[in-house]
Amino acid sequence: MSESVRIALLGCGVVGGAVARRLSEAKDEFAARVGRPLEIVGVAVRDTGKDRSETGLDASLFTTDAETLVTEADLVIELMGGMEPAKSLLQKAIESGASVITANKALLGQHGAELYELAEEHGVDLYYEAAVAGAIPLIRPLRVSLAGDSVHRVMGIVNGTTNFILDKMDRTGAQLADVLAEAQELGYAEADPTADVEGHDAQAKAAILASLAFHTRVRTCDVHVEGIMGVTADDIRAARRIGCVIKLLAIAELVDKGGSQAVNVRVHPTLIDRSHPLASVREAFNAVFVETQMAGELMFYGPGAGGDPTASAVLGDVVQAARHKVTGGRGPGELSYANLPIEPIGASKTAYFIRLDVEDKPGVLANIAKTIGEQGVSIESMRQGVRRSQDGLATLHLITHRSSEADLADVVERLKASEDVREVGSVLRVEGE
Ligand SMILES: NC(=O)C1=CN([C@@H]2O[C@H](COP(=O)(O)OP(=O)(O)OC[C@H]3O[C@@H](n4cnc5c(N)ncnc54)[C@H](O)[C@@H]3O)[C@@H](O)[C@H]2O)C=CC1
Ligand SMILES: N[C@@H](CC=O)C(=O)O
Ligand code: NA
Repeated sequence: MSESVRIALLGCGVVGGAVARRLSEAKDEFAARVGRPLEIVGVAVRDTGKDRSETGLDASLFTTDAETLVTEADLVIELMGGMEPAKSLLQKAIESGASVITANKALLGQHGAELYELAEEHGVDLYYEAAVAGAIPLIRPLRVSLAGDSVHRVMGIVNGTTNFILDKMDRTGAQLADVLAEAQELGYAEADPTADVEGHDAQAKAAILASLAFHTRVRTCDVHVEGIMGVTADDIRAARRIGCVIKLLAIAELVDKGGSQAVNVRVHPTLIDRSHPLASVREAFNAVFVETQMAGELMFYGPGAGGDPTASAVLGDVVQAARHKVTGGRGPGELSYANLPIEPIGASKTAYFIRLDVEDKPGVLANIAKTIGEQGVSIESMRQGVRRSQDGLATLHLITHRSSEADLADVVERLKASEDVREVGSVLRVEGE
């Protein structure tokens, strides 16, 4: 290998720009930490004519020829996002002997196993700390620090954009669409922000976390997902009235199936009590609880999105992979030996919050309780919200005990068919009760 560690950067947007800037600003520190200088040999962009002087890099380094660039580097950092050409470029880089660093959870959630296999075959590193929970060290703790323990649950907020939106809606009563524009301006959202609000970004992250936690290949399509598009200002107000807040949670847990184990993994808007530590996670911050057999409960908290925070995680991986290039050694490969089945969502059990508009007349509460009870679902609490004398309706807020998704779906159908019920306003899962 040459005197320096040669680095190719693919993409120079929010995160790529921050990585480029830091690599050029802190050259001496990186050289001291790695033992050799880190040299950017090229940055693949779509348009070389754009002014990128703020990165501190010479304009001659920018190229549209990513294909050639990835064959000329010891380390390739992929920050373009999307499936293609990101996947082919990473494959080509690995086949050329480069270690690769990516923040691309969408790609990893779908094709992580293929990339791991190729990296193994070519003896190079595949690092992706920035792909889940931005700056927060979470991948490395799961891959390395907790390698002697057994994880049984991972639960948390892993999408900054939706947390920013839900938090703003909760604090100001704003509409989802208005707050989304702000999250985009701040550089939190994906290039296509529907990936955030429809939960697909968190879905891919949940797949990555579940794979690492349970040594099982979990792909994005294995993760049940519900986004926040259906969460209304009314839902947020109703949650507030009962002392709760709505968060988009990613939950991956081991479940006992009568002697054998399965993985349950899902992403959905969730009601949590305001006293729960996740309730106080504001703006684009992320927080993840990891529950293990020996360490007990660990909480990881910090900035989950944004240029500089995400670049911090990318650069941690860059230094680690560069050290391996200089002194030898490799990071951990994929471990999927447990190969557990994925539990279908219909079997997963949670408590539910149901908001209903009902006829405001005697006997209705008893009828509703009976309708729900007949389905084998029991009620934890039921309280009347607003009574509206003008249309003879009252709003009811119900919380059920844990029940299966399938039973709850039947309850909702029966409530909709009941002559006492005018509308089933919202049905949200409840955690941390
Ligand atoms: N923005 C954030 O807070 C975080 C982003 N990520 C991930 O980091 C990656 C990059 O995200 P951002 O920097 O936010 O996106 P971005 O959209 O700001 O930057 C991507 C850049 O790559 C360029 N690009 C796309 N395709 C290209 C191609 N074929 N050739 C050359 N350049 C190409 C685009 O022109 C753009 O400048 C994505 O995978 C994203 O999911 C991960 C964690 C946090
Ligand atoms: N769009 C993502 C960026 C980080 O992964 C988010 O909002 O969390
Ligand atoms: Na991280």
